[in-house]
Order: sequence, then C-alpha cells, then structure tokens
Amino acid sequence: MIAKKWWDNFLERSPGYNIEEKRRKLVFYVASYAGGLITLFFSSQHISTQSFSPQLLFLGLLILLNVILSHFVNKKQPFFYTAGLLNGGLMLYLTISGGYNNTGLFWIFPLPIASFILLGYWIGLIFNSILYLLVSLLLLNPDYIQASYSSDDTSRFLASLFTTILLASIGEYFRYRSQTELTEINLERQRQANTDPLTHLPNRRFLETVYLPRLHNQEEQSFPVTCVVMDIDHFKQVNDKHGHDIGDKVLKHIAHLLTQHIRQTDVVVRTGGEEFLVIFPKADLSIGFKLSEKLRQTVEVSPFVMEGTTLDITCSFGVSTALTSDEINAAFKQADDKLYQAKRAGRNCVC
Ligand SMILES: Nc1nc2c(ncn2[C@@H]2O[C@H](COP(=O)(O)OP(=O)(O)OP(=O)(O)O)[C@@H](O)[C@H]2O)c(=O)[nH]1
Repeated sequence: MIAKKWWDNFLERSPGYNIEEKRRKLVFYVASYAGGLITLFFSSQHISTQSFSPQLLFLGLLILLNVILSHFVNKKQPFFYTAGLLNGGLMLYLTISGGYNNTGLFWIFPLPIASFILLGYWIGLIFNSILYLLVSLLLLNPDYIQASYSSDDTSRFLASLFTTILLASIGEYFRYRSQTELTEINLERQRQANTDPLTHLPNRRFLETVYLPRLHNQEEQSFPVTCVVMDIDHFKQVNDKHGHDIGDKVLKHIAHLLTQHIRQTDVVVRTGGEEFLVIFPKADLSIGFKLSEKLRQTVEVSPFVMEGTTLDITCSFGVSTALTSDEINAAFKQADDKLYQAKRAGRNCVC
C-alpha cells in the first residue's frame, strides 16, 4: 500500500495516452483537411450561381483554419473540440439547407463517427445525442428548414443516422474500455517492476530509471537534494537469533516507520538487503541532517513488537548533499562512506 499511494506521484500512464493522442491527431488531420477541402470544393463550384452558399464556404474555411493553426501549437485538445463543434455546425447546416439538390443528408453520416474520435467517448456521446435530437426536430418541423425532403427520406435518414451513431458509440465504448484496461495493466507492470516485493518500497530500478531522470529534468525545483544512506544495525544477529521471517518483518517495520515520517515529496528506496536510501529534495545539508536525526530517533523509540517478541532496533545514517544533478552520484558515494563512518563510530548515529 505504501508504494502504491506513493506511486501516484510517478505514474507513467503516458504510453497508452500517447497512442490514443496519435489516433485522434491522425483522424483530426484527415477529417479536417479532407472535410474542409470537400466543403470548399462544393461551395466554390456554385460561386457564380444562385446555389452559392457563403455559409458553406465560411464553414470550410474555418475547418481548414482550425487544422492549420493546430500545427503551431503543441496542445491539440482545444483544436479537437473546435473541430467537433464545426462538425456539429456542418451537420446542422446540411440538414437545414439540404446542400446541392437536397443531397446534403448523405454527407452527414461520417460526421458523428469523427465527432466520437475527436471528442472522446463520453463528450462525443452527449454531443452526438444532442445533435441527433436537433436534426430530428428540424426534419420533423419542415417549416424551420429551407430544404424539402420527402417524409420517406426523412424517416429512413433518421433511422440510419441513429444506427450509425449507435454503432459508432458501441465501437468507441469498447475501444475506450480496452485502452483504459491496457493502460492499467501497463501501469501495474511498471509498479511491480519498480517495487521491492517485501517492503513495497520503490527499488533500485525505480531510483535509476524513473526517479533520477526526473530529478535531472526538474533541477530548479529539486536541488539542493540531501541523500541519506541508512542501514539497520546488527541485522545479521536479528536473523540469526529470531529467524529470517522475523528479520523480514523487521524490514517491513522499518519501511513503514520511514514512510510515515517523511514528507510527501521525499522518497525512500530499499537499495539492498537491510540498506535504505532516503532522498530529501529541496533540503540543504543542515536540514537533511536534522531530518535524518529525526528518523534515527523515531526508529530508536519504536521497538519491533510481535507475538511476545520485542526487539530494540537502531539504524546508522550517512548524509550528503548534492547542489546540482551532476553531483548526485558523488553524494550517494559520500553518504555511503559516511554510513561506514557512523558504523565505526558505534552505530545508531548520523554522520
Ligand atoms: N530477513 C532478511 N534478511 C536479509 C535480507 N536481505 C539481507 N538480509 C540479511 O541482512 C544481514 C546483513 O548483515 P551484515 O551486512 O553483516 O550487517 P549487520 O549485521 O546489520 O551489521 P552492521 O550493518 O555492521 O550493523 C545478513 O544476515 C543478510 O542475510 C532480507 O530480505 N530479509
């Protein structure tokens, strides 16, 4: 549980989301360029005739402008939403005007499918349902529209549009669910690979592949970083006297104490057998020293109690501070040296 809660700060859901983002981007580009150009083509064909529609030309230009502008901005989400809205506008326009020779309704079918992909399942479902209602109201009240459709055409169109939206929504729903499940499975695998199975603390792999690269990227917010290497004193005697099972429980007890007494931004890693690494970001040497001393006292006054067994446990600590990310490995090494100094100085102390 400790690691799970903790993991929330470091979750990498991005692989799944990146694939989804790519899919949406691709559909957005194809739908916008193809849709925009087709709209412009049809409206320009009638530019010098009575059937010319400035609204269609305007919608086509807006669709193209939206997709062109999106190339200059990193965050594409607002452009997806705008494209979805323009889709809706085109749907209503085609219903009302009837397009060329009342053939506008044929062009409506691809639009709800694109809207689902652009807006995501839930927003797409609400958006398409509202549009379907509006289109139905317009078609059932011919006074509100310029086009004239036969009642047979209207009812068949509404039935087939309903089927299209239903099928698109079922397809999108199951795609959305399987993508969410795959993302969760991927996340759980990452969590397992980066967690020590005994204490549920992050492990050395996490430190090297997830935490340190992040520290490197967030240099300004994180440094100075104080690194504390700590080791349980005479742990071999615990194993020898009370057995390996009790030894394991003592390790869990220490892991629990450590995680309970650090800040949300600090990290405890089980780096080896009975050795832990605590990292205090935004803490200089004097703060790091005080925090380590607090941890040392906490361990000292919290004996391990189980099934009538009470064991006084102590730990030794080596502390060192890195001012920049280039110094972090040297700080680990120095903290390690300081730990041995603490052991030589009689244990249960901070060096
Ligand atoms: N129960 C248990 N013991 C472990 C585990 N990993 C390492 N150990 C034991 O930890 C002990 C470490 O012993 P030493 O390195 O001699 O250190 P120490 O007895 O703590 O002595 P000092 O560190 O000098 O105070 C060894 O007996 C290992 O078998 C583990 O996962 N579970």
